Amino acid sequence: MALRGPLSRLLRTQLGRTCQQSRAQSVAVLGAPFSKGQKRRGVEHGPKVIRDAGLVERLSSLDYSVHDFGDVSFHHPESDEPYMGVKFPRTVGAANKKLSGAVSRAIGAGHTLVMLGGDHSLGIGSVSGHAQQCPDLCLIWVDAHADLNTPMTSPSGNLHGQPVAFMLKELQDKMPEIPGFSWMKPFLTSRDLVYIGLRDVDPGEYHILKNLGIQYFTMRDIDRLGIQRVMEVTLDHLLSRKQRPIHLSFDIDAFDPSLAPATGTPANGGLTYREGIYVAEEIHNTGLLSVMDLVEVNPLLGANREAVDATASLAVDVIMSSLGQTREGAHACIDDVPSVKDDTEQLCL
Ligand SMILES: NC(=[NH2+])NCCC[C@H](N)C(=O)O
Ligand SMILES: [Mn+2]
Ligand SMILES: [Mn+2]
Repeated sequence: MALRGPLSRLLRTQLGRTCQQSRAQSVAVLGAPFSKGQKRRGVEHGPKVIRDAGLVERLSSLDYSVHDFGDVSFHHPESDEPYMGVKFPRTVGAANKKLSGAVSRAIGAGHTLVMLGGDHSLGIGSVSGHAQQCPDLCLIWVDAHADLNTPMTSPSGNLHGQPVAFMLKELQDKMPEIPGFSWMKPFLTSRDLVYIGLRDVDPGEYHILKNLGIQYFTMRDIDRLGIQRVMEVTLDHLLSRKQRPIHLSFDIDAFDPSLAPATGTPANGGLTYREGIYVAEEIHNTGLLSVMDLVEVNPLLGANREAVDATASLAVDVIMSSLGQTREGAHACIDDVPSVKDDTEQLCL
């Protein structure tokens, strides 16, 4: 069991930074308005509704210098026939190639990056761009789904259900060459990945999870162990051998649909608000968060305005907690509490 608490945090932040040196004070926001990894239109408006929910203002209140890099602009090839059942392979491949370059540049420039999706196929570009700069990164995938299908196991052909399969070295011989993806090679080892929140896993995915011995926590595991223990095991698994940058890929459908209704593939029995926020807080407390994705917010799928607003503001809350907002306050420092005397003096003026 690794050290926990303030001392280990100090050691991690002071000694363990490889890719993190100057990053702490500067956060970059990058929108990725993209939806071709799945079939429901509207998820391309995710970046807009998350920004409209006040993301940049709230990040600035945490004392970061915030750089909003705007949205990546994606070009859609005219014809893009399915390949081995995989839908829009060239479109998704090209979008991820572009995103990968943008993520790599932002990390190279020393920012902590928040990537706003878009659907979860964007994980391919985001994590691979991060890995170009930080080859020793580890990945925490918070999601109702494992997104681990290969083109051959996918029940839907949607690439948002497959991004992790493109990343894993161990699956190289199970992955056909998909048009649009020749720019990338798998770069992640299965022991550098942990899933949290799973509850809708396809048979092929389950086989891969077991076969590769991937560390994962289903909602049942969270019920059994509690979220505190889940985070302790997660961070031990990823960080006890060496401290390295964390990539957090957060699919809003990890939350219960009652909290995050505006999403394309909701699954009942998800994270509570407090569990999701706790996950984010614990990741922040490592001092190692380097990139986070917030994906699958689809404003066209909320039943009404309130449902969309609730989903977007939950997304902002998760990002804020991942970047240091605490539930005990104290992120903005004040020197002293104004005294009654000062107040009266002011009143007298
Ligand atoms: N990123 C997501 N919401 N993924 C949902 C994936 C659903 C299903 N497992 C599939 O492969 O199609
Ligand atoms: Mn997902
Ligand atoms: Mn999902």
